[in-house]
Amino acid sequence: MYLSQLYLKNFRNYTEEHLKFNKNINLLIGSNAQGKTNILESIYLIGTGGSHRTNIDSELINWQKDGLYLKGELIKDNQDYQLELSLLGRNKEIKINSNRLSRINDLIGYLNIVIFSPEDLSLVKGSPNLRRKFIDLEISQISPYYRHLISKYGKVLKQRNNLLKEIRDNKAPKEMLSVWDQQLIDLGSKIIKKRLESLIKLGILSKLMQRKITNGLEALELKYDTELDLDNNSSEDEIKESFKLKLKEKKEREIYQGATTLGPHRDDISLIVNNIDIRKFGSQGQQRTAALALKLAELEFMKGEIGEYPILLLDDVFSELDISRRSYLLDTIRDKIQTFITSTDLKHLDGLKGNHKIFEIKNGSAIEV
Ligand SMILES: Nc1ncnc2c1ncn2[C@@H]1O[C@H](COP(=O)(O)OP(=O)(O)OP(=O)(O)O)[C@@H](O)[C@H]1O
Repeated sequence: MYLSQLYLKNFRNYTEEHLKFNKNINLLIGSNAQGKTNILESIYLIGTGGSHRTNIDSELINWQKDGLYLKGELIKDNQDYQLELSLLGRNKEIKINSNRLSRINDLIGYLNIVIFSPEDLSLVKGSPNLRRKFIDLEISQISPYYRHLISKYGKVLKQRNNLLKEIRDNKAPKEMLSVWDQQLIDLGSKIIKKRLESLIKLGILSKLMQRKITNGLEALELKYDTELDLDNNSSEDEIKESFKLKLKEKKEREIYQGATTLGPHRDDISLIVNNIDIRKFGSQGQQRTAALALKLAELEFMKGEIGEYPILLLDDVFSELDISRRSYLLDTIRDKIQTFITSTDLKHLDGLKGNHKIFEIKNGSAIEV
């Protein structure tokens, strides 16, 4: 799949821009704060319905205007799709081939995107939240059902936490917990099961990537890290059983803390290289290589699930990678994955060969050079 063109109106610092993209590599070159990431963000927005860097939609609208409009042309399986997104105040509307979608979720599955930004370089050493976000985003893009589960789980979690505080403050009886417990267990177990299934596939792929990047020196293993008694192959019923048991054990403590301390919102993924947990004990180089391996595995994972490579957005990561990792990355994407690369300097892209287009980004305008 690839995005052949994009029209932006009143998006961030762009007032009006029409871009025709290369099927392979598109370089967005410019100084800081000119609007390079804004282009990536607009692609992400039209693909997923949301931004990768803010939850506040109004931030995306040009400061001088009341609304924004994006139109993209997607070529997929030799078919043409016109994607449109408009945001007027808080009112978001998405159309595919002129048909308005009743739910934003219905956008999923058209334009799939993998984004790799400097934040992802901290995927391994950063907080568990980053790794949860990584796996959740990945599954959400191929499964609207998973996205629905995550959103429902978040609501149940909030309600349960409120109730725990009320019980602690003697404003509600303990018996009320059981309703929320059941929902937490049901939704949470489904989420964990989906994560385990994806992790098995992702584990095989990232192991392969890590081995290739390190010339066979490092074998990466992914393991689901949770307080529940389970392994990568546990069934949904086994997860439920363990969840129920542990939740019971923790009940008094959770009331005291006024917070739910067990469940997918607390879980993590451990990354083991040659028997060492590199989240804590890996060298910076090892951690970066593993982050790259995970991202490349994500591309292959999506290809496996949807039959086509997604679009890849590389936000300012080239300058952060050394020459060998850079050239490995370029070799991987060459001629098969449409990629958008932002950089302040073309010199980081020395190894680039083949088909590409360069856009010079300056103060909210993009000029093809
Ligand atoms: N809603 C908005 N309306 C108008 N301008 C905006 C809006 N939001 C951000 N900007 C402007 O967009 C610019 C930032 O663009 P962007 O994040 O794409 O930078 P960049 O070119 O990727 O820079 P860097 O290399 O530093 O990451 C800033 O000048 C900022 O003031």
